[in-house]
Amino acid sequence: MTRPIQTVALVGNPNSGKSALFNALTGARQKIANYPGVTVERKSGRMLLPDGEPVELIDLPGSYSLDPSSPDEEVTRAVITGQQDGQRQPDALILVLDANNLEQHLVFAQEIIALGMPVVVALNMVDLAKRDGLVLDPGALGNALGVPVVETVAVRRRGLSELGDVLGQAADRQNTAPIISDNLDMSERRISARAMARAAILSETRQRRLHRGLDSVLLNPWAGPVILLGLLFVMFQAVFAWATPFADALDGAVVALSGWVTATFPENLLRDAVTEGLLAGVGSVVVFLPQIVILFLFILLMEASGYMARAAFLMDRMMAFVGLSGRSFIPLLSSFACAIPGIMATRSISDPKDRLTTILIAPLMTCSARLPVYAVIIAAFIPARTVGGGIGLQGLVLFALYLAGIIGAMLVALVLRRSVAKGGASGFIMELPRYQWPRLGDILLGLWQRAWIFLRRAGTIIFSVTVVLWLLLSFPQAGPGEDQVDVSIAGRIASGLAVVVEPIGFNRDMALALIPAMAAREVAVSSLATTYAVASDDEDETAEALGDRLARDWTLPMALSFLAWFVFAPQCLSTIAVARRETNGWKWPAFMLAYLFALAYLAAGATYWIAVSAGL
Ligand SMILES: Nc1nc2c(ncn2[C@@H]2O[C@H](COP(=O)(O)OP(=O)(O)OP(=O)(O)O)[C@@H](O)[C@H]2O)c(=O)[nH]1
Ligand SMILES: [Mg+2]
Repeated sequence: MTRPIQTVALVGNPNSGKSALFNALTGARQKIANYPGVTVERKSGRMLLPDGEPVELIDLPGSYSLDPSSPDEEVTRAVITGQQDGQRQPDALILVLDANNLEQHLVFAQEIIALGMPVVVALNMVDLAKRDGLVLDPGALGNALGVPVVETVAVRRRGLSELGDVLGQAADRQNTAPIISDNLDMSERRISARAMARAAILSETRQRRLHRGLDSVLLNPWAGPVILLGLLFVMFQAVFAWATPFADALDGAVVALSGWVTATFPENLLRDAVTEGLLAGVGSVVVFLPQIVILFLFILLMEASGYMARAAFLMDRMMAFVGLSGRSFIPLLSSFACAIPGIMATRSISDPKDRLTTILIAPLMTCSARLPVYAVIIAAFIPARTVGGGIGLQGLVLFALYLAGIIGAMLVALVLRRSVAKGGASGFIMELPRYQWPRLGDILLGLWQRAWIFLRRAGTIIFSVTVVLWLLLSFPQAGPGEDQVDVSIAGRIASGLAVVVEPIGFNRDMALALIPAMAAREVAVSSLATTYAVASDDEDETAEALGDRLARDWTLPMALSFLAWFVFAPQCLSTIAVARRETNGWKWPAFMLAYLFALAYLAAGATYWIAVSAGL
């Protein structure tokens, strides 16, 4: 017994063109846009079959599977299975597939066809496929799926009458069993989707093949993460290997300038302010410009080429493991430049607990302001030699420091998601952008912007904090036989603080660097440089490069402990202020400060004592 078709629903992955087809078939004006998730509720309209019979057509939100992970997917499932209150189950389905993403869309398609309802496939966007040199065989696809396949171009109203024809005949197939089995699991469906897509694709251009091949390697669950890790590894090697000649040259220039100022101008307070505050202090930070530029060169290249979105895709699983969604990836990634834009970017996370967790761990991502601190200590204490066949030891240590921050963040997230921000992971699927060659102009512009941000910070906040510190270090002036730093205001404050940080291996000079570093991370470097310049007895020592001075005065365990501190210690005050604004109160920023200080203290202490007992 066949009954006439009265209700038909449009189903398919997001962004496949369902609403565009709905509009074309019914004359409605549903919103369509080129991103997934435009339609979020059921909409119905009237269309006419070729024999003049009217049917009700339902436009549904896009879905990736019948196992819904969001409220809009829930709607789709309820309508298709006839569980929606007061609504009939549709008699037939129009399954809309994007011809350009066949393999991806065939996964959900199999689930729909296996339901056993009459299905007609609209192979949509064939215009774009043709433009990109993709030749498809709708007949082969129809055979593989066991349902009729019609090529359509929804936005040009092409293929609509053929679609109407096969829909009119769909009633005859109401009782035929589907040829697709309904007891496949997700990965089995993926495998057969790939086989079906291969069989339906007659030819494609070299470029499309190349891009697909790239994805199958870069997104491979085993090879993908290894390649990502390798890429990051190369990046940190380059930060040292490529930057060293430039950094040395800048360093030499600052030392020469300082020598010239000392030789040219009479000894007075202003000259000291210039040599000890401006040149030794701010200069010690500016020399890290090459490192910053190289770091961002890599980041910009990964973003522009389309790789960064794939990295997010790879990270999704790891994020899910600690109870975060892949949506946190972009905010966390932005935090590598600076936690402030990172915390602001969490606004795109809908789940409040998810968002809170992301805000709380954002400061553990190594912001670019910490790079000068890491770099100065590494350059002074880690020999510039290679280990294990050509791997630069300095780059390796830098890589480890970044990794320590990431692992720390994941562990903290794991704890938070089980305690104060309880909740489960939510699903995340994102459309991957196409690969492309980065444009040189864009990259240069991006580098210039990052360099300018860095230099502006050096000229404003780092400069002012260093000058204030220099004043506090220079007054009151020491009498004969007294040490200038000992008698200075800053020195006295630092001596008080040193009692607290002595157990983790810090000396007074290191303690002194911690307070101004709360204004901006880089100030840790400039304040050390200024402290040593003020403390030095003669002019040669004032102009001495900071690294040489550190290597002379600190032990290796002290240096490692200092590094560990900066991996975990709370970031600058502006970060705390932004966290307050975004969480509407002091409660969470206070929590953030407390847990980060505790973590930093423990990590630095553990590092120090392990290093000491290992005899380093
Ligand atoms: N070139 C071309 N573009 C199309 C075609 N069909 C749809 N589009 C475009 O594809 C985009 C997505 O179309 P929608 O109709 O919003 O897709 P949807 O399946 O309803 O998406 P969701 O509501 O998010 O599930 C829009 O920008 C359309 O203009 C087509 O056949 N050819
Ligand atoms: Mg839609």
